[in-house]
Amino acid sequence: MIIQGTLVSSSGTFKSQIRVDGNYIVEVGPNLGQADITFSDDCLIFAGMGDIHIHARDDVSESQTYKEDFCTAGAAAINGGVVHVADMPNNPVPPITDESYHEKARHLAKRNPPIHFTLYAGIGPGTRPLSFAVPYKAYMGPSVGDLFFKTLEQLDETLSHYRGCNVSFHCEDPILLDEHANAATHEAKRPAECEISATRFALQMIEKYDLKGKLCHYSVGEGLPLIREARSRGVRVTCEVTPHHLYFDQSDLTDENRGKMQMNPPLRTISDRQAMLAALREGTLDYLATDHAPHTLEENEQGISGQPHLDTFGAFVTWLILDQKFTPEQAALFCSENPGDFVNPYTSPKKFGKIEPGYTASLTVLNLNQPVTIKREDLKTKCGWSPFEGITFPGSVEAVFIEGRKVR
Ligand SMILES: O=C1C[C@@H](C(=O)O)NC(=O)N1
Repeated sequence: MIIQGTLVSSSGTFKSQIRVDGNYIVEVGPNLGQADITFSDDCLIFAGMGDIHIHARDDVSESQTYKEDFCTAGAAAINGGVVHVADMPNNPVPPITDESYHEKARHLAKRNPPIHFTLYAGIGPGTRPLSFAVPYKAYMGPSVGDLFFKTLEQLDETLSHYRGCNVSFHCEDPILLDEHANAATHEAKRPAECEISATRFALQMIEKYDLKGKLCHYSVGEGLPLIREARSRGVRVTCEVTPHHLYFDQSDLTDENRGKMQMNPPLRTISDRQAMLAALREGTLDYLATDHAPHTLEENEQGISGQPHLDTFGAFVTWLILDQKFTPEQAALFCSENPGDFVNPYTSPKKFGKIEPGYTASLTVLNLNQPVTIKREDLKTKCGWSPFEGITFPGSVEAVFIEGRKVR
């Protein structure tokens, strides 16, 4: 099969063709032959986009599958133009911290092709690395689920066993969270200082144990200089940012939408939001990662934290490009290439993130001239709502290919 159109990578945008054989890209160039599928000039062809922070909530206990499962998360991902995801370990009961649960979850995730699921393993008090390579996740303080540390000393001791591993951090300091527990609002209960203090500690841990570190859902401007400084000294740290911390801030909160707008870490100030947009543009933030956290709307209204975002991933990227003036090349970096680099050590023989021979033939095609208004009936997530309902994005997902097959 030959696909033709405007191809985007971090190094440039050019008209070209892609030859696909089976599951893989075998050739890329301008004159490969008669195209089987041609995309118009309104469309941009990206290497398949990846969301490396989601909560699919599927496990053998099935205790959370009324909110989402691997199958509905996969359908929502395809709907949003996402071809691979990395799933968090905190929600299954028990959390996925050992080999047998990780293997069982991998087995469940495989029943639902074609989306590729990379599964994190959790780090909790007293856990140890698995015998096979996985990315790890450490919750510094309580969020949703029972996997977290009550003190940072306990985290330090546990991490001493994970030297050299790939560890992602949920950065909220448990002691400071405790100190603010009686504050009036969700935002005041989890203030910026919790994240800043946790950032300092995570960076120390990454350096001390030579981790390949990642800071999840970054949201505070004041923490960014700490990250830049650590990187300038060669500390191996990358960072995620969510659609909600780029699009919403505390000025969007009303009495009516509080439940829908609750997540950990919470919405911050306008200046934090602007700092996140600037940091994504200049590369301090490396991944658009949604923290897709589906709960029923009733649960959100009763105070549980998290927003679903997979269905709207691609449309949101068109907002970044067209309204926020990100270049398509920047989007290719934080939606395709960097997420690919993150998961590729765990996905062999599949390889994500680039439109090059040898890579998996998974592609995300965005139409920059086809606005979309987000409507509940178009969503595939089982929780059935989106914080973007009623909002019109300037472009939409035109097509999705997964391993050589057009799936949307
Ligand atoms: O860290 C998290 C976890 C997530 C969930 O629902 O599991 N919800 C959130 O808002 N933040």
